[in-house]
Amino acid sequence: MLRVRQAQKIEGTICVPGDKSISHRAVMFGALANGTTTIEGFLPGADCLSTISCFRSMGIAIEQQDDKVTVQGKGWYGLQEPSEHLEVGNSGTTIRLMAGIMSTQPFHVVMEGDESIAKRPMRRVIGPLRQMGAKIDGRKDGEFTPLSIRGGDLQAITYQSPVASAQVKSAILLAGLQAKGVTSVTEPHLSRDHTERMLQAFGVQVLRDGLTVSVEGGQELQGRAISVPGDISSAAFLIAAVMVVPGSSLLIENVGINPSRTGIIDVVKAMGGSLELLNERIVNEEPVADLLVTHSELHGIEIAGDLIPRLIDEIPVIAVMASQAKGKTVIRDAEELKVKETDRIATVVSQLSKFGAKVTPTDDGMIIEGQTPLTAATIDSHGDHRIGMAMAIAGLAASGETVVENDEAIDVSFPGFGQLLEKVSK
Ligand SMILES: O=C(O)C1=C[C@@H](OP(=O)(O)O)[C@@H](O)[C@H](O)C1
Ligand SMILES: C=C(OP(=O)(O)O)C(=O)O
Repeated sequence: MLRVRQAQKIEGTICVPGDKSISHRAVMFGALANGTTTIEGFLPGADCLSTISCFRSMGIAIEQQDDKVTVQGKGWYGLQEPSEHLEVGNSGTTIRLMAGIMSTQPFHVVMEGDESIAKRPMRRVIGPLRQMGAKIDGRKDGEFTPLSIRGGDLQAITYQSPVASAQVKSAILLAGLQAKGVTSVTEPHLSRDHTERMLQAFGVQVLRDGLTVSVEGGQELQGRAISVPGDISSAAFLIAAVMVVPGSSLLIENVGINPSRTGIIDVVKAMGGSLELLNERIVNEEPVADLLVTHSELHGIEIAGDLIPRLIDEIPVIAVMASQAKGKTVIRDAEELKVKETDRIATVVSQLSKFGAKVTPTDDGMIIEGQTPLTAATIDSHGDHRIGMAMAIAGLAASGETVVENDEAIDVSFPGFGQLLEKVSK
């Protein structure tokens, strides 16, 4: 159980753990590349450890010590048929990106995960991969896990994705790397583009034309050194902590500021928050900076459209900030929240309301009334890391002691969250 007391002030200079999206991709691409890949700044969270364990089951030697990883890649076809099911735990990124990779392999695998994964939609990736020629099945005609995949002999496709999802886009592009012809994916809004950037870092040619990305089949990856920046989605909890506790300030060093992920920075600034980017630089095709965040009085705004995929995982903690801002915040076009680790519209509403916040669910988002005094509560993460952390941040602004039950879920993306929060809380 995580206990959080109302904070007088949040202060310090900190780093957050490595980016989850980039860490997954570094292991996957390293396993498929020719030669050794070394990773520093890797996120040793449960989700990325699931990715490592899946590739170890297919005969790839991977050493991992905290945030340092070495992957001995054996080339795209160096993977062996696993003798057991591949366990993805709680990780949507692992199962969906690997569905694309497994579709290229001339063997059979079964992939499954925890209770939450069993409820998440898979046809969004299985559909296009079947069109390319992979044989894939799962419960309810491939909508749910376990997924059974027999790959090989793929044809390129031109795919118009109905959702802005980096997991869908990445699965198709990865399969496309071993399909005959040029595979392209067009999405309705730009989703995070770490796959495109990192494939280029591994020597692959990737073409972008507006919202369309294409790769030609038959390209090989070359192992390399990857340095993973801090995860902006994890930094978001600390940014919100500063904004809900008057008199606070934090310097958060070495955070990834890829424009497809910086919706949280745009929203904090639009709400009137003070957030400065210092020491901007590029590391392995990814922009990085230090963030200087200073408490400011916030006001409510509307969050919708193109902005949504750029901050989708941050919406639970944005709702917490909005409950303390002046006026109303309206979040629209965010129906994707319903198919994350939990239905995040429902869990934000049920858990944040326990503090006395006024949050109303809508079909595609929520409406949050601002300047609501919060009272400590006992909340349940429902096994969702982002809900557990968002509610801990609400606890910093609530009178009394908040208890977060099922807090072990936080290890999925932010090991050490509780200790870090204690360190910066005065
Ligand atoms: O590709 C990725 O690394 C991710 C993509 C997003 O999911 P969708 O592709 O389902 O939007 C995001 O919510 C998830 O945390 C990580
Ligand atoms: C949705 C998330 O991750 P995934 O889809 O990889 O489970 C998340 O980290 O908030």
